[in-house]
Amino acid sequence: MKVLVTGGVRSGKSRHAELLLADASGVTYVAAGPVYDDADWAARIEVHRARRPDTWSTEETRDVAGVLATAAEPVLVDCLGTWLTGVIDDAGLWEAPVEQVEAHVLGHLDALLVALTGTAEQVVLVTNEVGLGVVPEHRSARLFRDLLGTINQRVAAACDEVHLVIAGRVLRL
Ligand SMILES: Nc1nc2c(ncn2[C@@H]2O[C@H](COP(=O)(O)OP(=O)(O)OP(=O)(O)O)[C@@H](O)[C@H]2O)c(=O)[nH]1
Repeated sequence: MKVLVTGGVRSGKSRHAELLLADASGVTYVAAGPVYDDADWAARIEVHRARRPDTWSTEETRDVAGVLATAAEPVLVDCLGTWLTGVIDDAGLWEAPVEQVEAHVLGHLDALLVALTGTAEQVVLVTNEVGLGVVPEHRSARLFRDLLGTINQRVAAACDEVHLVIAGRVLRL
């Protein structure tokens, strides 16, 4: 079973994703985003780490495709939004032409989708629901939300279920 969990900031989506795998004896938790050198971010991460069972292992990596390709237990990917940020950061592409960024990101997405459809393991992926407000002033924000929308549609198409979390409530789409 493959599930995409989407929702806004602090909607409870990560917690819901974790609960979906609560019965698994071991889980590989993939923290796919950049590591920021700031105290607030460190405190957020610590909350997540403290609530994960001891039987879960953590992989801080952008290589979600690689983890899925070799997975021998259920995998939780948290989250595709920070993964996208990291993929663009790593390639230094925030100022590049849109077509170039898109081609780069979609190449990484294709690899992720091949691995996702290829694994027999249970996979839960967390993403962010963005873009419900006004068009952002900054180019990077517009780029991010456009690309994340595309990523969400494609990953959703490769999943068995999509769950939208709002205010801690779960809507199965
Ligand atoms: N590097 C790293 N990141 C982690 C780890 N555990 C969790 N994270 C990241 O923490 C982020 C989630 O942070 P939160 O601020 O709680 O998310 P939120 O959107 O406010 O809240 P929810 O809706 O509950 O998910 C995700 O991007 C995770 O990848 C870890 O062990 N290492």
